[in-house]
Amino acid sequence: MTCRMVLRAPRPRFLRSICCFGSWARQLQRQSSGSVYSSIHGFSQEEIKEKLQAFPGGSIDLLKQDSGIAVLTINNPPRMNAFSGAMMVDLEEKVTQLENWTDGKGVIVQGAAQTFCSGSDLNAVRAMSNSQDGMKMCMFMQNTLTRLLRLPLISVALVEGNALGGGAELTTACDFRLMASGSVIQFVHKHMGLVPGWGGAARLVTLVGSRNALKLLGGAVKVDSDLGVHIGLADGVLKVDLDAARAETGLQQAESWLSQYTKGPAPVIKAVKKVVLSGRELSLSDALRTEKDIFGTVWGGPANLQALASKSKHK
Ligand SMILES: CCC(=O)SCCNC(=O)CCNC(=O)[C@H](O)C(C)(C)COP(=O)(O)OP(=O)(O)OC[C@H]1O[C@@H](n2cnc3c(N)ncnc32)[C@H](O)[C@@H]1OP(=O)(O)O
Repeated sequence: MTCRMVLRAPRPRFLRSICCFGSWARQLQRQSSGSVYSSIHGFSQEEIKEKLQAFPGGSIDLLKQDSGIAVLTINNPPRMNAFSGAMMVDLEEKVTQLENWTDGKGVIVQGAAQTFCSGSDLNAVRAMSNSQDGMKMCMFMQNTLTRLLRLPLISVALVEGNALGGGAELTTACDFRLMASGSVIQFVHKHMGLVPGWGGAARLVTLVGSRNALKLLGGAVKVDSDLGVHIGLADGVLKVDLDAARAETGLQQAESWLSQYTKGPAPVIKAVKKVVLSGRELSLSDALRTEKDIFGTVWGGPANLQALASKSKHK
């Protein structure tokens, strides 16, 4: 009886807003750090991890630097940095470490030995060609790459050499792509009788629009740095300096490019990424409420108070 009366009574305004807050905060939490698939989708992360570990080779190396910029290296040069099963598991673990990196501001994803990544290891693909395992691998990689894109860090894919198949999909799980001249991003899936399954098609549409995405996937087009910049897939082209003594490596160039956007304290840079992420992923109303909430984490914070005290001018 009491319960019914409570349910019928109009909720005070502040309670209504707390309830709304709860629902959109949960939505953001699900969308900003959570995975796409969980047990409610019949997905067991541990089960597929065990299967993937049966395909060894290569590694994913993470270097966290004092600058707040980490370098994540796809490392399997004998197979042009193709993803073995163990590397897929390794990537998920490194993404977890990045999610928990309090002082982090940015991350560069690169391939070892001057090439990016040739997709999934075809030996593992052949051995896992039953459709159930293929689906589970696809869900696992969608989860990991979605979490990579949703990191509270500004991310850049440094593309040297080839980014093929799943490697092309990986580039779209970063906020930005920088391409070396001579490098290629190619969604070769059609030639393999496939479509992207690691979330690459959905992200590609967001990046270049559905018409360009249809051309790139339907034609398995080789996207070089010029085309990449033209259609908005690439955000910059790395310089080639023929004077080897003066030349900066691709990684050095990517670090200095990224550092334009990561200057300042980590909580502020993380907040910048989070407001953009909510604008990208949530409905306008939810994004606005989330923005207010994130604003509240920096308003009156150390960086804000210091800027106010120094009466900074923005000339
Ligand atoms: C998610 C869906 C997917 O990702 S499906 C996979 C899509 N990727 C591919 O089909 C890439 C196939 N590979 C290629 O086109 C060429 O190997 C590329 C990357 C262009 C490099 O050519 P090239 O410079 O001539 O080197 P290569 O062919 O001799 O390769 C060197 C060794 O690397 C290997 N490799 C290459 N890619 C993979 C791969 N995805 N899986 C497993 N192994 C791969 C090659 O087999 C070759 O090995 P080996 O020296 O012959 O033992």
